[in-house]
Amino acid sequence: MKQAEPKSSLHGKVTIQRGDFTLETNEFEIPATGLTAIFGHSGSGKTTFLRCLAGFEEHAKGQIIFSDQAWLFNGKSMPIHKRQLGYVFQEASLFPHLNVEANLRYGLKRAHKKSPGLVSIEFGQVVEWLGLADLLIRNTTTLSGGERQRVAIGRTLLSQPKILMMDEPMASLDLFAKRAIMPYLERLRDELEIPILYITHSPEEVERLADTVVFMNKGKISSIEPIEHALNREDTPLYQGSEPRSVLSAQVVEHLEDEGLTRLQAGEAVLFVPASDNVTDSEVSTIGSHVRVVISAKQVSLMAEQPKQTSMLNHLPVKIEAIEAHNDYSYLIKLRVKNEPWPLMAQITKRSLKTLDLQVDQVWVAAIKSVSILN
Ligand SMILES: Nc1ncnc2c1ncn2[C@@H]1O[C@H](COP(=O)(O)OP(=O)(O)OP(=O)(O)O)[C@@H](O)[C@H]1O
Repeated sequence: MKQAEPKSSLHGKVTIQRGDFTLETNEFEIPATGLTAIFGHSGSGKTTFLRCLAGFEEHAKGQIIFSDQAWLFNGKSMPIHKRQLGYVFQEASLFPHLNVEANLRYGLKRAHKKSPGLVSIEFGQVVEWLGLADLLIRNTTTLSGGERQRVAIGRTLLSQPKILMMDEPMASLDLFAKRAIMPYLERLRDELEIPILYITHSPEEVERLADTVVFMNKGKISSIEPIEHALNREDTPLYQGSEPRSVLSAQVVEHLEDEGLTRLQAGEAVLFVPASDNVTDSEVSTIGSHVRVVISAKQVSLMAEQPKQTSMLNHLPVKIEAIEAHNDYSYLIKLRVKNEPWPLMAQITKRSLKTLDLQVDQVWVAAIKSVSILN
């Protein structure tokens, strides 16, 4: 009989009891590419789940398979050092007696010892991706929290893991340090060829970093979804209690310097955003780069036809896909721009719904008052 092809993913099923808390996942499958965020409230079991995956929990039961390696199978657990994973903790622990460069090279030395000739993540690359060139000769005790975390990530990467696991690496950083480290994490997501698992309870980090989201709730995995779906479904756990909005991917196409605008292309839709917010952000300023765009449902209104004269820059032909009550006075209208995979949400007053006689399948023009880039 033909053997089933090994799946290139991290998959399985895991259970563990810790005091009163039970982690019990159903069958899960996490893609072996891109960044997967593990999202859930405090106490939902994110850290316990990741620790089970890594092999830190010796009482974990079930099955964990990574690509073609059985990490946990038939009651046998593969030792952590054989799993070839990199784990970054909330607080970076660096060697205080070594400077930054020596800390980084420590990871590389270990990898060389284990499998000489199999180094695919190189010192120079890591230094560039994480912006460490100016820190190399610094003593680690003089580093800020964000710098320490960048060095810790770099050292972990240089140990040549096949998968990188990060448990809220920004948890102990203040808001400014978080903002400063974000572009480095985006760079890793884009440059690394290994999958990244990343715990967070911040919707902003999920928006900016994730390709896939694992939602956790009360010790269970409630779903695993591609980011576009997780961001746009109406009952997404990401924005419980916040304002409805649409999030979509777009490409930077042109900078209209005279007009202070940047033109973006989201599938067939063209969108203009003010350039002033973006000029310092290298990703946004690079033509061809991909950005995530957020449009608040309150910023979208409907017009019967393309306006001939308007100060609004963005208007797109749309079809009404669904109409549902949002609260006592307003409705949420789900709109579709041609065959784009993302819905555009508009929040319309009850009065407008009635006066415009809005119905499913009608074609309208969505006028968007403001569009912003998440990066
Ligand atoms: N060693 C332990 N003994 C008993 N209970 C534990 C132990 N470690 C964790 N727990 C409990 O397990 C539950 C899940 O904890 P876990 O750290 O996995 O959650 P989390 O989603 O990562 O939370 P946070 O976002 O706050 O880090 C919590 O109720 C916690 O109190």
